[in-house]
Amino acid sequence: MAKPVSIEVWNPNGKYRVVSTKPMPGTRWINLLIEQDCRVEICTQKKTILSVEDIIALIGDKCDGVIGQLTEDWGEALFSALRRAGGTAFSNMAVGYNNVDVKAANKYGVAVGNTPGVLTETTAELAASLSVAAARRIVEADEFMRAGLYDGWLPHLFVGNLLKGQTVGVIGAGRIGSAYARMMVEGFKMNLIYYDLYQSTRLEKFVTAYAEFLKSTGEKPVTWKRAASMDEVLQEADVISLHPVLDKTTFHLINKETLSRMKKEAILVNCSRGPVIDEVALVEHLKENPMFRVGLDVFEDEPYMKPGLADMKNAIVVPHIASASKWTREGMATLAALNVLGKIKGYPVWSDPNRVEPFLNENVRPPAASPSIVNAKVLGLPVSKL
Ligand SMILES: NC(=O)C1=CN([C@@H]2O[C@H](COP(=O)(O)OP(=O)(O)OC[C@H]3O[C@@H](n4cnc5c(N)ncnc54)[C@H](O)[C@@H]3O)[C@@H](O)[C@H]2O)C=CC1
Ligand SMILES: O=C(O)C(=O)CO
Repeated sequence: MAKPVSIEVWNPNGKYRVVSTKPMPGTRWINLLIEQDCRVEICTQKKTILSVEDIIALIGDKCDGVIGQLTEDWGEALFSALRRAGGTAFSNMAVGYNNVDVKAANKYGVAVGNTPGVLTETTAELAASLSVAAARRIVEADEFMRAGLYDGWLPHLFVGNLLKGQTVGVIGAGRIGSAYARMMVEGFKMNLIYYDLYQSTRLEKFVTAYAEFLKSTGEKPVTWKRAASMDEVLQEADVISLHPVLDKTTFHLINKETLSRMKKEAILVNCSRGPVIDEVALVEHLKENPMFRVGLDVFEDEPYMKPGLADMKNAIVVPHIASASKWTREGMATLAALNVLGKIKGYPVWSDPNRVEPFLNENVRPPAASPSIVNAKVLGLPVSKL
């Protein structure tokens, strides 16, 4: 970033200097910081992805905490710079934190926050939208219409798949994966098969109860199964949605070999992280299997797509917007700001990062705690009793 860096400053006389590498939605997050004696500096530079050097310039000589974005590379260089500037708090404005080297943060005693919970339903809704859009070929049909090609109803025009009675497969049935599964099971009466390292008892109970309800009304009940291996999901499901974290175990989970085990007419949706799919292998698979469809919100080399992907009619691509609802994005900004504020003020860490609603109620003061600090244990931070 060529200096001078363009910055918007709020509460210039505040005691603590908090930097946000991007303008974030809403104003509540700014007000909450100002009320607690923070000077808030927001980088307004017209450059979408800031480099490490850009952020080092933003941190400067004195900085108590930084709110950053998932596009930034938070590792040794940034955490050491933050520590040199006296900072001990960082929060991603995201639930995923694969862009953060938590070990480096630990080394410099910097707390790392994330924003779980507030984006669960929003992200699941986009995954559900991509599933339906792919099944019913909505984007292809829209393009056809706008191109002036529609000249009357035809029995074969844009025939797609009926979801009802088919099987939805979820890989990574955590917060978002479970919310997506519930939407597809209840909304479309799909059967569920899921794979996760842990059992999702709540999800299983939900599907069981819904099946009982359907039975009581004389309808065919839905079913659920926890798969013993990912392969079972790949082989049995008609729609597969990916929701694991990105780490070494999930990098290229979907590759040439695993793609070949899926049904030829399956739908694959990815709203997790791009590198969970080997995108080059995916493009080849889409070319060879025109009835196979994908809905992608994330890409291996964001913001770029691998060659050929944009030309595939059987791919729907959107620019990482799964959490993009107003309520969610404002909530993410609030949680990220409160993570940083909590560490600066010496507040304890909230005991359950899955229960963040008390921080999001605009009509009451948020609890005096950091909503979600992923390295709280390693840093020995106190846990809130609330
Ligand atoms: N596209 C977007 O805008 C968004 C993407 N995300 C991504 O979604 C991810 C999941 O978010 P949450 O559901 O809140 O997290 P979560 O932690 O509740 O769920 C992740 C699940 O993945 C499972 N998992 C981990 N390794 C696995 C493996 N090898 N195989 C199968 N399952 C595995 C975990 O056991 C856990 O249940 C985030 O880490 C983030 O990368 C999240 C929000 C928005
Ligand atoms: O929160 C995340 O992990 C995202 O990808 C953006 O919402």
